[in-house]
Amino acid sequence: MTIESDKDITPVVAVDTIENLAGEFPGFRRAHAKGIAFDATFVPNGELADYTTADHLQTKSVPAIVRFSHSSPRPELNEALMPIKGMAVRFELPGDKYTNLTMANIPVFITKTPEDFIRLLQMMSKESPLTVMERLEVFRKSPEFSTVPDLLKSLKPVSSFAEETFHALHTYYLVDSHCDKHPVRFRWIPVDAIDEQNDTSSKKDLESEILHRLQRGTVQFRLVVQFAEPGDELNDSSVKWPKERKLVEAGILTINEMRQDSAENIIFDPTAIVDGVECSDDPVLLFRSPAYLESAKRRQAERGL
Ligand code: HEM
Repeated sequence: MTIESDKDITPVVAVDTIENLAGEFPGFRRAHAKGIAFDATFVPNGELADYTTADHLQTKSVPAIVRFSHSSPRPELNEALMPIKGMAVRFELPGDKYTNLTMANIPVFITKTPEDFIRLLQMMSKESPLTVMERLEVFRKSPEFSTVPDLLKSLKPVSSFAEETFHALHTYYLVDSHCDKHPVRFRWIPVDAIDEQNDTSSKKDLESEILHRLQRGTVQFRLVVQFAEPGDELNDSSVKWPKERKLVEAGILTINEMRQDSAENIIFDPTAIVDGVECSDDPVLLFRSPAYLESAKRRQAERGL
């Protein structure tokens, strides 16, 4: 299956493409199928209060739901072969409101547009007529896939969800009380990441590893916000901003109890925002929302929900 034109690549086609590539696993998310969820608490430190009116970025602590995941669409997987991991966080706000940050442990996204990403998946499908050498040649020659080789090279085995830095990748705008907008990118940085007593070789998977860690101590992440400067790319999450950009720590997330429901019914749509935050026009960000809804529609119907 190869689709030439951007307009043919809809969120439904995106989910079909993933199923075609990885197989169908009824009832599971079409990506990041395997994961573990926790209740959590986010304590903002007020450092962003001048930049945004958003409730969860003031000074009052808010409950949160966190789901760590492996990026594969296959619920049974060899974790070591899949070093891209996810961390999805829902901040639960007064009045049944919520907002999500749905991040991965990669510093940039693979492509600039969702259409290129789906074409890349199609190229990797067993139905693709291209040989391995021809695929490598396409990567080498196509500017739209120029990020891929470096990204693949940068991937390292993951020994704990609690030791990874996760990036939202897309730009969001913080909106202050004067309605001025500040373009930023969010990331979670682990607190006290390296646990020297932790013998990961004896844990069979990252889920047991994080549960074991929680029995012995705390697992926390700092929410860190990077501010753009004029000229920085705001709608292309395949491009990093210079590391000199201002970073502000916005608060600490503490992981609490494991959730028995595994957050199965939750859709961590990254465009779910609240007053004080706006989405950028990054086409990947905007495409994710209907793609996640399509995946959720399928998995919820299969679960009889
Ligand atoms: C065009 C690009 C993308 C497509 C088509 C896509 C597709 C999907 C789909 C279909 C799901 C399952 C949703 C559900 O059933 O609830 C999912 C989950 C997820 N994606 Fe993406 N995704 C894209 C980009 C990204 C990016 C850029 C990130 C990280 C910044 C990301 C991180 C995640 C995470 C962490 C989950 C699991 C969320 C959870 O725990 O429920 N994805 N993605």
